[in-house]
Amino acid sequence: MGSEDTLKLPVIDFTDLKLEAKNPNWETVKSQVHKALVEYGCFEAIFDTVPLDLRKALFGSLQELFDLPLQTKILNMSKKPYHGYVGQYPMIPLFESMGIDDAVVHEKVESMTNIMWPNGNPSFSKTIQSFSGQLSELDQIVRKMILESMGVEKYLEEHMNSTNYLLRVMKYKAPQTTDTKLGLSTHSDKNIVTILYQNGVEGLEVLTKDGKWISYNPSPHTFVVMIGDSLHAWSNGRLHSPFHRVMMSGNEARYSAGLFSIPKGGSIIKAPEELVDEEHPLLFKPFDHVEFLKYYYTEQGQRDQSALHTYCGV
Ligand SMILES: O=C(O)CCC(=O)C(=O)O
Ligand SMILES: [Fe+2]
Repeated sequence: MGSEDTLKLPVIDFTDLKLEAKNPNWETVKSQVHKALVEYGCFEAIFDTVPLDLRKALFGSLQELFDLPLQTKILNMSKKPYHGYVGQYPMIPLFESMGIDDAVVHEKVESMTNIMWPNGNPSFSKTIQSFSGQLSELDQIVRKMILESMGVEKYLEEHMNSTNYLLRVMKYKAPQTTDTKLGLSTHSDKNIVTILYQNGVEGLEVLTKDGKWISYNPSPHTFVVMIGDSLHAWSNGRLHSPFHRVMMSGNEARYSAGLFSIPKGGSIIKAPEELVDEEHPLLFKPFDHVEFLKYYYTEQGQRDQSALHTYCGV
């Protein structure tokens, strides 16, 4: 399973697409999205609604955040596993990450900011909240297209209302070597949809269904959109949730941010009946996302090839 430089993720252009306004390109883009997610579970999105100066400001804010002393950063805590500060792991020593729950909600971002900077940091909270808010439109466009293309748009409101947004921000230290070092181990995301954005340092790799690694070549103009295990289960296996990892080399730190749409605590992931029939038998028993996450972070869950299959596979 070597890296294949010639392989590329599909690129899909969302320019001028809005959630509410009709656009003649909607149907074309929708079929591109569906095809990419069935085949790769992932694509690159050109989405210029998020202005370039806000994208640049994001990396300034991330640097400021990760430059804080460790004793401050570990104050970023959450009741949910993997929502707060993560770092200093011997297996992935380059990696550090923090989370902002409900990153589109002003008070939530403010309260996280005030824990990091007790005297406040208005430009940090403004950047985080605007970035998350503007990017959440892409999440909603993609999810609307997904439900429409599977013919289950009648569940759209329920589906949207059952999730909230976590912004996770990541720093990968430069390994200062020419050979490649593991930044983040191979995994599939456990949520609904993830949208990643990163500075110019490459490292993200996505595994194809036939076992080839695709290296994502970062661009300030594109976001990476990826399906998580919960949407894989909800779509009764129609949409792929790809394994991916981060490999680091060179002398520059990599900063990235992921907007994760996540099922709310207590909400049950269950494939709609329209997606289950003789040809497509139910693949996963209905499950509570938070309980699944708790299982995933047990020793056994971490060892599983697919925690989703072990936890609730039929
Ligand atoms: O940093 C990245 O590009 C990927 C991060 C990631 O896969 C994750 O946080 O789940
Ligand atoms: Fe991931």
